[in-house]
Amino acid sequence: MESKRAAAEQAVEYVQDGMIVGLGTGSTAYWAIQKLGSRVKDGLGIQAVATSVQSEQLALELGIPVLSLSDVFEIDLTIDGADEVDSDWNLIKGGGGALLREKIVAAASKELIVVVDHTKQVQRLGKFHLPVEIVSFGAGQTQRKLQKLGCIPSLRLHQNKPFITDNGNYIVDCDFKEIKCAEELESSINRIPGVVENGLFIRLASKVMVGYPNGSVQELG
Ligand SMILES: O=C[C@H](O)[C@H](O)[C@H](O)COP(=O)(O)O
Repeated sequence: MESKRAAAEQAVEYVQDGMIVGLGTGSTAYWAIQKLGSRVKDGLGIQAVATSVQSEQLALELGIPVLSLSDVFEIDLTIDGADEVDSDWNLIKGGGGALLREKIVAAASKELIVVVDHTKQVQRLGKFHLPVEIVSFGAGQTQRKLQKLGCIPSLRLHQNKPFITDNGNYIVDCDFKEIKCAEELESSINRIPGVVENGLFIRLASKVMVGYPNGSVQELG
């Protein structure tokens, strides 16, 4: 917890008055939102765009004004977590099921600061099963197409029922063991009818903050 908190809080130092800030999702982004909330209480004037219903609720509870992404031309800075980060700062995201909104928000941001603890750093992506958001119609067909790309897909469940995203879709977690060409795979997956988006974030991160248990943070970028 201390590693995640340290990384998240350091990222929040980049937030300046007047900015539109993208709020990530998950247990690391949680700390960034908390810190932003306390800076807002101290007078920081920002507006935010959230990547999930959960983060939006937290922001509102903390007094952070939240805008709809459609009402925003560009986001100045987004702070978000990741499930894996490789040496080129390519990411796997979506462990919490928020990957679609996270990718839309990241793509609308001038800067994406990724906040992780040191356990998320990997040589090659793929040990963490890649989350893919799919529509429920024909989910079995879509999973078979995913399998043909070389993975073992499994439908994510929550209390014995399919997990439903904020967008009303399913998540399939794909075990690729090791992802050799992440950029190619990202496109191949998204070409499957029924796939909405996948959790590979290629060349979207502009900085990575890596937190350690003693509270120190390594800043990459
Ligand atoms: O869907 C969830 C997001 O992509 C999270 O940012 C990611 O799963 C990392 O979460 P955490 O910070 O809780 O490890």
